[in-house]
Amino acid sequence: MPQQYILALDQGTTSSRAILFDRQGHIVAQAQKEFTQIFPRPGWVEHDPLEIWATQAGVAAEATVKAGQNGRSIAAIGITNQRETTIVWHRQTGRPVYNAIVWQDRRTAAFCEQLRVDGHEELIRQKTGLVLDAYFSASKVRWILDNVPGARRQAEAGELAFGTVDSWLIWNFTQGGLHVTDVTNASRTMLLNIHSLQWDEELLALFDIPRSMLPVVRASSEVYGETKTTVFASKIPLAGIAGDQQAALFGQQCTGPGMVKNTYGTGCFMLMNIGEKPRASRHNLLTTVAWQIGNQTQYALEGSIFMAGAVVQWLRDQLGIIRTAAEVEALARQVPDSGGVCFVPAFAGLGAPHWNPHARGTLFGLTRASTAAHIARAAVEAIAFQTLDVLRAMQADADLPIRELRVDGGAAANELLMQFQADVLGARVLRPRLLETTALGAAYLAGLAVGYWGGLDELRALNPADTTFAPQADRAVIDAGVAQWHRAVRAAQHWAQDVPPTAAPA
Ligand SMILES: Nc1ncnc2c1ncn2[C@@H]1O[C@H](COP(=O)(O)OP(=O)(O)O)[C@@H](O)[C@H]1O
Ligand SMILES: O=P(O)(O)OC[C@H](O)CO
Repeated sequence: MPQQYILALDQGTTSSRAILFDRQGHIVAQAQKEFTQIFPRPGWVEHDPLEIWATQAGVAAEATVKAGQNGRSIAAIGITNQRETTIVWHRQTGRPVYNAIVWQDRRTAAFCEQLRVDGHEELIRQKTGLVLDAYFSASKVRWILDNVPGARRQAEAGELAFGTVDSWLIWNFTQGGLHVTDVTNASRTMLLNIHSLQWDEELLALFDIPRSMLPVVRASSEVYGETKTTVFASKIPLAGIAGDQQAALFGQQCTGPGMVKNTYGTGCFMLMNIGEKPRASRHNLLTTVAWQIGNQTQYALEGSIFMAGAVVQWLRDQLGIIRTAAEVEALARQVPDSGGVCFVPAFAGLGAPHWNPHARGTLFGLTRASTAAHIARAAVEAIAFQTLDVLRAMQADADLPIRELRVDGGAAANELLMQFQADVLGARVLRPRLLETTALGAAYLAGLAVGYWGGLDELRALNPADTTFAPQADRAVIDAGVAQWHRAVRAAQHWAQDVPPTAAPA
């Protein structure tokens, strides 16, 4: 049977997905399964690694069967995943020593704060491109070694393995447990030197993590190994790995410096390709590895917004003013503007570029004339305003105007949001036919490695923009709205703690 398809596995924070793509980049079949979110204490978030593996293997098989295919018709598998989430397991048994500690988990915040007080922030930023924050893997690995009985002794004896979710999946997919990761995932651990692309001895010493636990760092597009025959009867090359936001950047084909994508999901993640040099941000963005293909490495600046589509979920689940996320658009369109209502959705503090953990969600400008429609409109506008703040930081870092933003993710389906986004940015917003660019990016990386696709020129033609939103609103009106937004952001930062607004990392 000819190998007609590439299978992309997208292991996300709330669900495991598998999508089978054909040579035209069309979806042939897909399957998705949610898994358990474990909240042992306030601020702690865990996943069961075995459930991650079981759901991911399950949807891989399901998507293939739905297409009426089997493993023999799959040319390669590409893996993309929630980043930073930390798993430690026994090399001998393959059993995790503890649950996966998820990127959202804040249990190591005090430890990170202590590192800052002790003056390690600048070194970490220079070497890793990251802000000193509990978001990344290093402090989570250390927590496991310090808190799981026997773990440190076993780690020092070389008996334990650490990996982000990509490593965990590949270990389980391969006979004898291949222990690898790719540069994009490694760049989110806070242990990789993004200049040399090697694990950094000084950082390993700082976090007290034995080097023997770490996976081998590989490129994002190469054949790492092949699947054992428990999931598919035939062996399939595992040929692409990238963290989900980097995969979306590649899926959007932002392959040249200055090209930017924003993914509108639960949060928003905006990444800009900055070329082959890891330039540091001067405006509180992260510098991260975009991908490595062959010997060529590209880097990106990243701004993370914590609450985007999640605001719409809040309107649905907590306020009950809409029944589905999609209904927010019709509700918001009932009014021509927000009627002076301004919504800062800092439910979990503010991410880039403010990095203020103390800020809280705030609604300003309510009058007796305010309706659910005004609040819905202000919520949609808040997603666009937050994106503007990150984009301005990127423009300032890059020293060039951004005229085009490529968009994807569930909330990019909202036409009102996309038009308002173009108006606020004063830039064109390009939306591709297929919004599943994360999985598509993983498929591209795997397909390139096995020669399924010939090169970037071929990929560029596969998922073109099919909707362009151009700025059309009166700039003076938009500028007044932006000024009001910034007043509201300052006030939201004062609310929970009466301290000056901070630009310090959370
Ligand atoms: N039409 C819409 N308008 C605004 N937000 C939406 C719309 N449709 C979905 N969303 C939001 O998008 C998010 C889902 O997008 P998705 O890309 O699947 O996110 P994730 O991968 O983070 O789970 C949800 O938070 C949902 O509230
Ligand atoms: O799983 P997602 O889509 O919420 O993405 C999570 C990010 O990779 C976290 O850095």
